[in-house]
Amino acid sequence: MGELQDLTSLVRANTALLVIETPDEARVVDLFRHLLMNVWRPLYRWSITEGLRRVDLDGEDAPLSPPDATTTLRTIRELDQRSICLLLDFHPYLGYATTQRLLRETLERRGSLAHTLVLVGAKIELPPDLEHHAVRFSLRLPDERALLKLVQDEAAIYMREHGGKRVEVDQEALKVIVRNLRGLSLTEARRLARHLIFSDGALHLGDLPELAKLKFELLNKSGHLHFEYDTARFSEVAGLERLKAWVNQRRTAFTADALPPGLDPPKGMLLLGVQGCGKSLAAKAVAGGFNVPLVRLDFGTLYNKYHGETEKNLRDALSSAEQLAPCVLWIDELEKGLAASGSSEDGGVSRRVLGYFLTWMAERKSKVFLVATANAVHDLPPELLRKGRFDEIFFVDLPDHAARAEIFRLHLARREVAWEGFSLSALADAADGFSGAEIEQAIVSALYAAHADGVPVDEARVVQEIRNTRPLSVLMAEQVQALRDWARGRTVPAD
Ligand SMILES: Nc1ncnc2c1ncn2[C@@H]1O[C@H](COP(=O)(O)OP(=O)(O)OP(=O)(O)O)[C@@H](O)[C@H]1O
Repeated sequence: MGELQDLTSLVRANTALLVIETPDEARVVDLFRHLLMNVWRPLYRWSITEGLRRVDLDGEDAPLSPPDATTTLRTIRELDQRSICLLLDFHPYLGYATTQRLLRETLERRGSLAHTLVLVGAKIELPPDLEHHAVRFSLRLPDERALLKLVQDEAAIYMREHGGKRVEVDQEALKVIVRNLRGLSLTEARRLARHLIFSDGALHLGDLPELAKLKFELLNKSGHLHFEYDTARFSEVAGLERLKAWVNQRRTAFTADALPPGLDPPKGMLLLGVQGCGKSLAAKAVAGGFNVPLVRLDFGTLYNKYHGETEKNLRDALSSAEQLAPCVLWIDELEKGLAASGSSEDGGVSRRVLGYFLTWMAERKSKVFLVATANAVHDLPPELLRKGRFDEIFFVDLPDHAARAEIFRLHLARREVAWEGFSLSALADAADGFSGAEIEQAIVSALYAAHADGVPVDEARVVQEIRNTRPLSVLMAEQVQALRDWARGRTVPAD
C-alpha cells in the first residue's frame, strides 16, 4: 500500500493522534490535501506564527483564533465537523500542564468530535501520558526519480542565478550521486544537492566523498556510528586472495541499480583471525571496492545502565546505517559487544541485544554490507556463527611467504623507499611468523633508526629490526594455534 492509502486508513479509523517526524512539513500538508479526495474532512493547519486556518478550500482562510496553543486546542474542540488538524511544531508547547491536559481531553474526545490531530516536526518526543494515544507515521523517503528531478531543479536554479551558465554534469557521477541521496528527506537531499552544485558549478565523481560526509552528519542522529574517512583499495592488501575474489564477485550485485534476477543483495561477512593480519584493512577495502561510505559501529558505546536504553541505542544505530545505505557497516571487535555470556547477570541485556542483532541481520533488505571483525572467537555467541547469519565467515591467518614479500613491497613503497634494491624474498624469509602489522612496524623502526643516523634505510636495517622483534605468533604461540584449530572446519581461509 502507498503512503497515501496508509494515511487514509488511519484517518478513516478515526485515529486521534498521528505523529509525523519529518523536516518536510510542506510535503505533509500536500499529502493531506491529496488525502481529502479519499476521505473528505475539513483540513486545518496550525503554526504559532499563522494560527489555526482552514486550508482545504481553494485559498486559505483567515485564522480562527489567536495562535497560542491553549486557545487553539479550545477552538479545535469546538469545531462542529469532524476535522483533521495539522499542528506544525506544536510539541514544544506540550511542556505546559494546561496544554498537555487540554490535548489529552481532546484526544479522549471529551466534549468534542472525533477529530484527527497530526503533530508534525523534525523530532517529536511526547509526554508518557500522550504517547499511548499516538500513532507514529513515517513518511516514505523520496525515490530515485524524485531525487533526480530535485537535482535537475537545483541545476536549473543554478543556471538562472548564473546568467545561463549550465552545470557541468558527469552522467556517471550523477547516477551515483542520486543513488547516494537516498535515505534523505526531500529537504535534506535538496540542501546537499544545492551544496554540491553551487560549490563549483559541476557534478562530478570528486563530489562523492563530500556527499558521503554530509549525509553521514545528517543521518547519524544516534551518535553511535563513526564515519571512516579512510577507505582502502584491495590493491593495498597483500594476500587474502580468496576473500578478494569473493568480494569481487559480489561487487556488481551490491552496486547495481537493479539486482540481478534471483539474487538478494549480499549481506556481509565475518572476519576472524590473528591480530594485525589485515582484517580492518580488508573492511576498509570492501568499502573502497564498492565505492560506498564506510561507517563503523562501536558496540562498546551502546551499553547503558538504564533499562532498555542499550537496545534502543542499537536500534537507532542500525536504523541510521540503513538510512545511509548503500554503505559498508563495519563492526570491529564484535566479541566485545556480543559476548557469549548472555547470562542474566546484566539483566538479560546482552541476550536481547544479540536477539535484536540476529533478527536485523536476517530480515534487513537494505544495502548495508556488514563487515564484522573479531579476534577472540571463543567469546562469540555460537548463534552468530550458524550458517546463514553471515554470507561467509573468513579466517585471516598470518601471511604466507608470498604475502609477506608483498607486504614489504607495499609498505616500503608507501614510505617512498626504493624497494627495488631490496630482496623481498629474503625479507619474507626473515619475517616468518610475522603479521602484516608487525612487518609494517619493523619497517617504521628501521626508518627511524636510519633517520637518526642520517643515512637512507637499507635491507640490513630492516632485517635487524625483524630480528629484534618477537612476534605475537611466538609470544602467544599456543593461543594462535588454538585459534587455527578452532577455525578449521568452521571458517573459510581468506587466503
Ligand atoms: N595483508 C596485509 N596487507 C597489507 N598491509 C597489512 C596486511 N595486514 C596488515 N597490514 C598492515 O597492518 C596494519 C594493521 O592491520 P589491521 O588493523 O588491518 O589488522 P587487524 O587484523 O584488523 O588487527 P586487529 O585484530 O589487531 O584489529 C594495517 O593497517 C596495514 O598497514
